[in-house]
Amino acid sequence: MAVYTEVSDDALDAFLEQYRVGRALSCKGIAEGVENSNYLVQTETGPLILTLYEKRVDPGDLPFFLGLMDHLAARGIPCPTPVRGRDGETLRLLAGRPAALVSFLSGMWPRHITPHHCDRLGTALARLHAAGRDFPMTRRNGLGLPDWRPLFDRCADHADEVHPGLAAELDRDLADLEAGWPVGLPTGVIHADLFPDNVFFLRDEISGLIDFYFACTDFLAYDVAVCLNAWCFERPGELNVTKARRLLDRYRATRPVTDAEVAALPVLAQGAAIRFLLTRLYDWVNTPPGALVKPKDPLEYLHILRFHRGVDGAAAYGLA
Ligand SMILES: Nc1ncnc2c1ncn2[C@@H]1O[C@H](COP(=O)(O)OP(=O)(O)OP(=O)(O)O)[C@@H](O)[C@H]1O
Ligand SMILES: N[C@@H](CCO)C(=O)O
Repeated sequence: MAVYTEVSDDALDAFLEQYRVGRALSCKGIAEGVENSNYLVQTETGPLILTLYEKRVDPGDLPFFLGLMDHLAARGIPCPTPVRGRDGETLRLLAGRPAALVSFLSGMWPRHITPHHCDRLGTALARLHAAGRDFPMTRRNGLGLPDWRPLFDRCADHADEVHPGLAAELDRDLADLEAGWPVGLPTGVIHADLFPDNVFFLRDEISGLIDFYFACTDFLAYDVAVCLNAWCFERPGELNVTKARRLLDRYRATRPVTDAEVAALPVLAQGAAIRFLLTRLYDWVNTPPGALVKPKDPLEYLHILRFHRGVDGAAAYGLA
């Protein structure tokens, strides 16, 4: 479920009046997603997605997210295009929440990942990074290295209830990452959450990249590491090297990476694993039993974290 804020017919009609999209023919809440309220609105001019931004999104970040989607879409990235109102604005209030209309993208996210998907993802990610190069705004990664320890501190007391010894294990990993995090790698706009459920495919080709609400300015190779973890592992913590090689090779064919980026890949992937482990752990220990949104399993990422800890160099990911 992800409809936290209900929208009345009258409120929707008044909202759509501010755009040139015609009237609503239907409006259905979308069950997928956990962060924001999403509706599929059929209008007289076609389908649109209506998003009401909920509490975890800082309204101050919305101009960055919407501006970025606008920028990328204009450069041919298949991402949602924010719809401008009659006043030229993309962001307004609905039912007391910041809200925006964006274009509807066709396709389905892949439930079973194949090397072919990783191949297409590698190209799409590199294109996204290239298209973001001249985006003028920046946003600090709110879930980057300096944010991990404070997040850990907020759930450390319950970590061992999830897995015996987890608190000590994470404490050691954080110390290693704090000591060994790379500096000076190529930086730019990254998606930062490009999991399979944020990538739509249609007839085996990518038709949509969605959910830019963690996008920020950080190491480009960190985004690659996030994808490596999210697309190339088969539980528990087993890397499919063919998938990794296809992802990395296709990425490098579009954006050549530096030797420093290749060398940093194990530590970036370890960091990317702990980032998702920590947000999942936080949600796990803070979600009441019986809540409508089921928290994701933090231990999936513990296995991935352990894999990278044991890695000697980027050859483990199939890089020649
Ligand atoms: N532009 C779009 N076109 C088509 N469908 C969309 C679009 N944006 C969102 N959706 C649908 O809404 C669902 C939820 O969207 P999204 O992943 O952005 O939700 P969220 O709650 O913001 O994020 P999260 O995945 O972080 O929980 C998607 O899985 C997809 O089905
Ligand atoms: N992609 C995230 C959740 C949404 O941000 C995860 O799998 O933990």
